[in-house]
Amino acid sequence: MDCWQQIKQQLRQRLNAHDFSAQNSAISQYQLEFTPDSASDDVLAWLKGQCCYPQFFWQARESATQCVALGQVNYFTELAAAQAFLTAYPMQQLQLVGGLTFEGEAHFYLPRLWLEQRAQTWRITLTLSADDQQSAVEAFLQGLSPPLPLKQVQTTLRLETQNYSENEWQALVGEALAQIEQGHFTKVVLAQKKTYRSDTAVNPYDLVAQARVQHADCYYFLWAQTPEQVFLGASPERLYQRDRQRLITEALAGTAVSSDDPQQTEQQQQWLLQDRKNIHENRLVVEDICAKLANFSQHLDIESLTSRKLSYVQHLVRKIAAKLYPDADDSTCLSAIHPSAAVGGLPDRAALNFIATRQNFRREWYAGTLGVMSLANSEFCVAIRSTLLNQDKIMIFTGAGIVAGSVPLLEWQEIERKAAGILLLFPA
Ligand SMILES: C=C(O[C@@H]1C=C(C(=O)O)C=C[C@H]1O)C(=O)O
Ligand SMILES: [Mg+2]
Repeated sequence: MDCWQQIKQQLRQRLNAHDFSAQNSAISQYQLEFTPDSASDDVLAWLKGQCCYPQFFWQARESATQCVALGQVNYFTELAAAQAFLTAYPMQQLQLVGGLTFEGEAHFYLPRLWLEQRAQTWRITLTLSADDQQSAVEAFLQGLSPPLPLKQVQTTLRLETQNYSENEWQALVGEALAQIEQGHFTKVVLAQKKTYRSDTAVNPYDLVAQARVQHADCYYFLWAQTPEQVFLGASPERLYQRDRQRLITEALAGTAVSSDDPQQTEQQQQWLLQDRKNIHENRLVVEDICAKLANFSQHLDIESLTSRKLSYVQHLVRKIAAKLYPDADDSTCLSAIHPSAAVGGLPDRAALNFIATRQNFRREWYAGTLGVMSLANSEFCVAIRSTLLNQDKIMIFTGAGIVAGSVPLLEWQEIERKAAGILLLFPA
C-alpha cells in the first residue's frame, strides 16, 4: 500500500472512532505527521491531484513552510463572523484561510484538510464539526487522490483583449492627474487587465511551481473556490504579519526596472532611491498605513527607505512595525489596512471612488488580500502580480500608483514591465 493509501486509511480510522453524537466540543481536529515516500513530493503536486474545492495553496514570503487547505467545514462571507468564530474557540487555535477581494468582499474557510510541509515533514490536520454528517466526510476522504507530478509550463499565449490601449491608459492617467491637481486625492492606483488565450491548457499548479522558481522572495498563492476560476500569483507585497500584538507591515511602492544586467539594475536602484516622484509615491503609502494603524496601536516604528529587487522590477520599501492594543484583532487590522494606498490611494475614500467609477473592470481578487488567520497569529499578502485562469482564458492584472509628477507614458511602461514579469510564467 502506498503512503497516500495509508494516510487515507489512518484518517478514515480517526473518522470511524469519532463520536458524532457527542456535542461537548463542536470542533474536533485529528493530526497526522508523516514523511512521503518520495523526497521530491510536494504539497503543490498533491493539490494538483485533488478534485475537491475550495482549494488554497500558500507559502508566505520568508517562510519555508508550504501549506494547502482543501475542502470546507465552515465558510464565512463576513469578516466579523469569521473573527467571532475564531474567538469562540480560543483553546483550539483554529486557522481560517481566505481574504478580502479588492472591493472588500470577505471569503474565509475553515478547511476540512490542512497540510503543512516543512522540509520532509508533512503534517495533516483533519477538522470535523458537530454539524458534519459522517457519510459526507467519508465521501470527502474517499475522494482524496495521490499527487500528480508538476510539469514545466509550455504554451503560446495570444493577447485577446486589454482593458486599456496605450492611449486610453494615458488618458485615464491624465484624468487622475487632473483630480490630484484639483486636490481630490493625492494618489490613486490605476490598473490594467489583459486577457490571453493559450494554445494548450495551462495547469494552474504548474504555473505556481514555475512562479516559485522564477520569482524569488515572494508570497505564492493559489485560490480556487471552484474549478472554473483559479486565481494565483507571486506577490512581493505583505499586507501584514501579526504575532499576537506585534504587527509588521510595509509600504511597497515606487518602481524601477530590474533585469539580468547587474549594471543597469544597480543604476536603476540608485535612481529609484533618489527619485522625487517615486519617493513621494512611497511616502503616501507610509502615511496611509501609519494613519490607519495609529487608531489601534500603542506605538509604531518606521524603518528607513530601502529598495527591494525582484526579477523584472524593483521597488521602494519601508518596513513598519506596530504594537497593537490587546483588543485589535484581525478583523480590526484587515478592515482598516486593506486596501492600502499601495493598491488603492490616498485619501482612500476619494481614490476608491475614482477607481469604482472610472476603472473599466472590477478587480475582485486582484489587489485583494489572501492569507491565513488564527487568534494568535496571521499573515496576509497583497494579491498583486496575479493571474486568473478561467478555462482557456488567462487574465493578468497590473497596476501603477499615480501621484503628482507621474508621466502617463512612464506609467504605461511601468505596467507593461510588470506584465512582462508575469508573462515569464508562460514560456513558449
Ligand atoms: C498595483 C501593483 O503594484 C503596486 C504599485 C507599485 C507602483 O506603482 O510603483 C509598486 C508596488 C505595488 O504597490 C501591481 O503590481 O499590480
Ligand atoms: Mg509606480
